[in-house]
Amino acid sequence: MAQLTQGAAASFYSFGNASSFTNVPVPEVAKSLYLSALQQPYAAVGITLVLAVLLGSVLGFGKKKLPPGVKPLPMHSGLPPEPGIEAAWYFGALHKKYGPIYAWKIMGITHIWIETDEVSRDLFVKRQRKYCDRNPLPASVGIREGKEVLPLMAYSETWKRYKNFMHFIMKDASPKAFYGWPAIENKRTIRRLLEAPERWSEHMIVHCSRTIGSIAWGDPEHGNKLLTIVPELLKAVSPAGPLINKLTFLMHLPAFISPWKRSEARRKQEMTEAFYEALDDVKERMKTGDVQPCWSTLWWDENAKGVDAKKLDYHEAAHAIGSSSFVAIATIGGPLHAFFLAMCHYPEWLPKMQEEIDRVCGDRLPAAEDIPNMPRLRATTKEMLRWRQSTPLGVPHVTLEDDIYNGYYIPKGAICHANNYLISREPKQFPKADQFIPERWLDPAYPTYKEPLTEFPNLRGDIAFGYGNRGCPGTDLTSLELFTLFGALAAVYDIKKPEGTDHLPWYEVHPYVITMTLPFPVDIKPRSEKKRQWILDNCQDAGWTLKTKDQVTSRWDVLDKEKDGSPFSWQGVCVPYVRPKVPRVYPEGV
Ligand code: HEM
Repeated sequence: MAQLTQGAAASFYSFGNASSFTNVPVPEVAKSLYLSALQQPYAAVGITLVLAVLLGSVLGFGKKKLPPGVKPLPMHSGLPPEPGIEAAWYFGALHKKYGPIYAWKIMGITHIWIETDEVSRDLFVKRQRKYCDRNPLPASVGIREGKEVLPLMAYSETWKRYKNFMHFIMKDASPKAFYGWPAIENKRTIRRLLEAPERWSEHMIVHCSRTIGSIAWGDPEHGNKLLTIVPELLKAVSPAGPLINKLTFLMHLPAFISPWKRSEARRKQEMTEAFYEALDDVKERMKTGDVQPCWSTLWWDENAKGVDAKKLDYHEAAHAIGSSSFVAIATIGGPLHAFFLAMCHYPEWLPKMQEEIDRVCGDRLPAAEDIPNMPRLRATTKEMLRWRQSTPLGVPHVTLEDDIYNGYYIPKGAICHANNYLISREPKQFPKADQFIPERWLDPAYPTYKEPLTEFPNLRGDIAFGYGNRGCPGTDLTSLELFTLFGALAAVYDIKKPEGTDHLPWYEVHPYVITMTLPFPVDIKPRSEKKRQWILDNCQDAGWTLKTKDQVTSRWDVLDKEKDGSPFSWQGVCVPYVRPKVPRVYPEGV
């Protein structure tokens, strides 16, 4: 995720017993696929080889003898749990039995689970050169070796050049408040909320896509391309996605009988066309002088300073910009959705934010220059990322060579997961970790308090963004986008649980690897008649993105009503929360 980067977290299911997943009659599916595939000679040879390798690894052929004094990690054996946040809870609970680091070997692949920030830093930061590869993804076969998706790329010279380019364009944009685009989109978003408050979840997603579309290509309409591409990719890299993510041996089927390979090829083609079109459009607008500042101009501009920009060819630049942009929707969408949940559960916090906003900003919306003067607003963003992580399982780091840590053997090729959910709840660091308490960053009574409050809290080095050389380059953008949009929302709206509601969701997120609170009914009203008028006077252009059927002119236009006429759910990613008939029981500490 980002964390489509997180997508890689999917991989820990990859070698599991699929029967542990609901609605999947695995043995029958597997048997019939195997039998029909056997009628194809190449497939028969391929599948037989794969099964032989799997059998060998299950029976333990090729086990390595450890050097003297080196011991194997505590080893868990068991089937994969449900995907999504449940997996973070399941693997998290096992640390009580095994300690801060343990292994789980399934079908020949070693997964390593890490419980603490300290161990994560020891491995992913201090030994980052050994721990910086990514793993293959069954439904997105080839994505690791490809040149298209930066967050999921193998460690390579190409990855290094892409990452340098990413740092270069971020460094240009960050001091310029991302060319002013978040501020423009904040106004449009609060106007849309005034007109259709019940569609708040859609407004948050659309906000993220328009903002990053503008930053990347100087036009919010390009965000539509990302809205179209992301859901399919997010599902493809999630265990809860296509069947092949559970029956991973199917990734060895040849393309002509693999529906997944065909659909991956189509998805890749569509993504490439989107990124080429957007980059070409910037070039055309540059010719006529009709272009706003954005990342793409940095690459096209012959005179732009920063040699790194020129190290990428056209295909590479299109994908470095595109694939770094699409992660900004689901990841930032996570804390934006959690904001509405927190305001309903903790109604005492909003007036405190509003007091600070009124005092510092008066009648205008919070802006980048207010950051040092608004610790409560910064604490809100910091705590939101901790309370409901966008990527609860982080993004796996794969080892490039064998290693020994505290006397334990860690093999080359192990898929290492820092459990971000758990790390964000380390009891000594975060008392009452299950609660949303922004004061923990502002009150010296809490261990997380740090001075000066003009600087702390901030998101630099926050564990939400991962570790080491694979760490997220999107921290500054996330920080500015959340600070200013949370600020804009609190400046003009009262946001609370609807009158008469006796139930709210607590930890309900969709099952994909970048998680997001499911939308639920929220009462959103202007704080006063004066505020309502202020929105009408100052936020006139709502910039609606979704189109009705007769407005559609491009293949990227996103329909206001999805195919079956139902409201926007972002292709099933933002499906509304439904109250369960039997109250849900959460594990301890959730
Ligand atoms: C709430 C917001 C975000 C969160 C929680 C987040 C989290 C993460 C995490 C956990 C990783 C993996 C780090 C690791 O492997 O240790 C990552 C990688 C990445 N993120 Fe973010 N991210 C966010 C926003 C963004 C934004 C706004 C962008 C760009 C516009 C971005 C671009 C990337 C890229 C390109 C990578 C891949 C880095 C690599 O593989 O070397 N992220 N992010």
